Amino acid sequence: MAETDAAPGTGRLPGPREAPAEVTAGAADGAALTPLQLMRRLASGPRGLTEAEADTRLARDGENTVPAWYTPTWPRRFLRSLRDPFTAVLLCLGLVSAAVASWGTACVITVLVGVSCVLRSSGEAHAGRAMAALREMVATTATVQRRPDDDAAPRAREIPVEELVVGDVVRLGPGDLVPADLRLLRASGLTVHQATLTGESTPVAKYAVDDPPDVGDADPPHLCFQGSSVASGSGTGLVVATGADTRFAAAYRALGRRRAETAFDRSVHGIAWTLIRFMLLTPPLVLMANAAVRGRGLETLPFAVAVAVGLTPEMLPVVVTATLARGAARLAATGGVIVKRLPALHDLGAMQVLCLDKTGTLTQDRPVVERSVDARGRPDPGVLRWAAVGSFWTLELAELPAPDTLDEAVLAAADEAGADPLAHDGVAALPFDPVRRLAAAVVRRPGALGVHTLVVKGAAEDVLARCARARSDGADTALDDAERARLLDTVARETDEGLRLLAVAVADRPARTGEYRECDLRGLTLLGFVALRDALAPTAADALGVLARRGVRVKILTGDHPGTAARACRDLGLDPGEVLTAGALAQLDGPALAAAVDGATVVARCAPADKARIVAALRGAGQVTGFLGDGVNDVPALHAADVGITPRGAVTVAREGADVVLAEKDLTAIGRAVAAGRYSSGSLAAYLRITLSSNLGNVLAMLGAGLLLSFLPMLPAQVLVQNLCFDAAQLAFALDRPGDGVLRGPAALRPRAFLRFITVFGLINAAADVATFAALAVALHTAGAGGEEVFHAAWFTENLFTQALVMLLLRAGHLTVRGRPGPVPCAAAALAVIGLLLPLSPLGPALGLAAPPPLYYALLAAVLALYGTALAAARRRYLPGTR
Ligand SMILES: Nc1ncnc2c1ncn2[C@@H]1O[C@H](COP(=O)(O)OP(=O)(O)OP(=O)(O)O)[C@@H](O)[C@H]1O
Repeated sequence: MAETDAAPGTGRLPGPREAPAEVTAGAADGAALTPLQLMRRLASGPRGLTEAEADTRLARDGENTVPAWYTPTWPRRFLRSLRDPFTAVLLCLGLVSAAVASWGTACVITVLVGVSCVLRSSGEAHAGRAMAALREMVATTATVQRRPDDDAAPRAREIPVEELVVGDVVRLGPGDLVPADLRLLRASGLTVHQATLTGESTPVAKYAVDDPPDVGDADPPHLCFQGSSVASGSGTGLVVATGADTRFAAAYRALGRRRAETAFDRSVHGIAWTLIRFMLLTPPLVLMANAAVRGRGLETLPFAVAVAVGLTPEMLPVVVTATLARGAARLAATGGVIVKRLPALHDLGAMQVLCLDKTGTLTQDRPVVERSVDARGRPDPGVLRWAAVGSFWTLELAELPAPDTLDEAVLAAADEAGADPLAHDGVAALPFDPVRRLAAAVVRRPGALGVHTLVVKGAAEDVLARCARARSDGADTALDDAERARLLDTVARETDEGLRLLAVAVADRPARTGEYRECDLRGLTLLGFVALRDALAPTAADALGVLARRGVRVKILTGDHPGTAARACRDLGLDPGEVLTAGALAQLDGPALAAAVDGATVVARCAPADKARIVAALRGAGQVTGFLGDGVNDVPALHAADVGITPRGAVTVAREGADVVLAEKDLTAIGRAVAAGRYSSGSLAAYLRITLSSNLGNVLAMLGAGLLLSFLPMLPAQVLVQNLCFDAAQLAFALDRPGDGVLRGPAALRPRAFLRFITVFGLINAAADVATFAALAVALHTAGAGGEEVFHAAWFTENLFTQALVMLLLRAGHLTVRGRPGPVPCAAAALAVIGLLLPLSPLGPALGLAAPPPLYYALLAAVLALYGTALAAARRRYLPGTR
């Protein structure tokens, strides 16, 4: 039998050993086959592939790379940097210059564009490599069933998702990412989120079928697609497409992946777009003003273009990428925090509200059973025994890749008490689901022929709502509303002690062969409660203290009982205030929901969608919101937040969806991450403040001088060379570290506040320029010298000096690093030296510059002293306490 070769690197379904070469298919092509036909076609079986066969297929088909991980090639990266809006505007200005045959301006603009694109794409390549290395530390794995050789029994083991091949048998559990396109062979209560593919926000049920229904290409229930994630239940599936052949890859290629706008987009992009509008307006304004006042025509165009270029912070993308990449690398090395998406570092610094789940974040998620009691509150080991039967068979029949900690705790306690869940036979299971908040197993009791017993355990409210009776001392009594309320009060009292309570109920049903569903879980008999204690995380209290000092408000959004959550808060020194429940907020949305949770610290009994709704409402109300969680129930909220944070041990889908991964499950790492974010944002803010205010000042002065003088205040080439010097100096901000003042509060870069700031400082800068003109007039008059070249040189020198002063005075923090001058003071000094020497050097005449008289330098020193004093005063008013 000849084996069909698939195209290398595609991961397409290989043809069947006995099938002709053209029988290759993606997930949908095999959808109409029965599982057996499909397995035969894929030369696989229910026991999975052998390791050797899997290696052969991997070498032939290539890796199963998820589209989001593709690294762009150099040319693609370069082209992408050309698409940057600043670059696009510069290119347009270059074209305009070329059209009016202003070749000098066009050449300088081309150099500017080339340099910024090379710097940006190499910066991105560097950041991309660093990010890939960081991502590797949190590599995504899949549980695959393979055999060492043909005769050996299959073994389940974790492998990197990239190593999956067509024909592999994969196990899925809650929180797993579907690692490739799969055909389900078995499933138990399986539901998947496939919003990335279909946009549907609620989980969709998936199950195995022998005879596939004819649903066309829509959404076959027996296929799970890469990019979706398991919301609840478990399953086993056969890989039918990997890598570029998955449906996700096709959708990704067609649409690209768009994420909701985050705080970074709102601030940095907001500022960038405002500037671009200014830049586009500048040339026509200059032309019109010169035509109206001086009667000049199109000959002013190169000057107008140069003024617009002068306003452009071309290095913005380069400085942003380099600053964030440096901050992220340092945070990974020293803070144990991996930033997977660079802008998330800015968002960490800007975070105003951090929403947390409770279990595993404030607590250790190592619950221990403290007692088990009957419905009357009397000790009853029988309740624990039934809970253990439920836990054992749910885990066993659902083939969950990772057991639940509550189930493990119940099994450990029952084992210690000598209970044996294996005395019962398991029939079916409905695994735990954070929306239902309960789990169920169906078992056969020893000696009870023709009877199936349903064992249900879960949150007290949800189990009690399904109970018709309560058992005490072997006798069943009807459960009315008053008794239910009494039981819930008892539960609330127990949770006040910090305990987590699981209600346990059973029901006998006539044995049947059909599937069990959620609707079967009614008319149960409550047996009692198992109380568990989950110790607090040792570092949580300190970490919450640090966050409070840094001005980050913390909110707990938990699936747990309000009492347990409130007690945990109190024990950690956090005032829980009025504890809300998600049920009470169900009718609220948007601003009303944000207002309701604004004053609260705890919202309990949250389903996954509630957590996401609350996070989205806070964001919608203008709060930069982070979310930290590690469970399946946290995934929608991780996506909804400006910055999603998860510990490294979190379920796969949480780790994959998060922007920031904590190497250890330690809340103190958040404090370090927030600090790193604020240092990076501080550097960016300083860069923007300085660049934009001096650019604006120069442009205003140039416009005014252009109208007052009979000649151009600066030649286009001079404007551009000066701009090149500024750009090079400003790269120093990527290496800078601002002072600790930035740690005091959230550091969002708000476009409006920025524009106000740069207008004030731009005007001060323009005033310094006007003072320089006056000084120059005095100097020239005294020296009896004159000429355009001298004017240009004098202004060139002044501009570089004022820029150097602004860099020193509008930046926060120490000027030295370990006793040596920091990068920004060095760059400022270099600017001053160039400003002083270039007009005097042989390059001066080539650029149309001639040395000003010595008196000018003395007067310039006085202007600079006044300028420095004005800057320092304005700084005290607009940047209080930043030193
Ligand atoms: N394996 C399980 N079997 C039965 N019931 C469970 C199981 N795990 C959790 N529960 C119940 O469901 C409730 C909600 O669980 P969920 O996992 O949504 O949140 P949580 O772990 O309590 O809190 P957090 O949202 O802070 O992580 C729990 O308080 C518990 O009562």
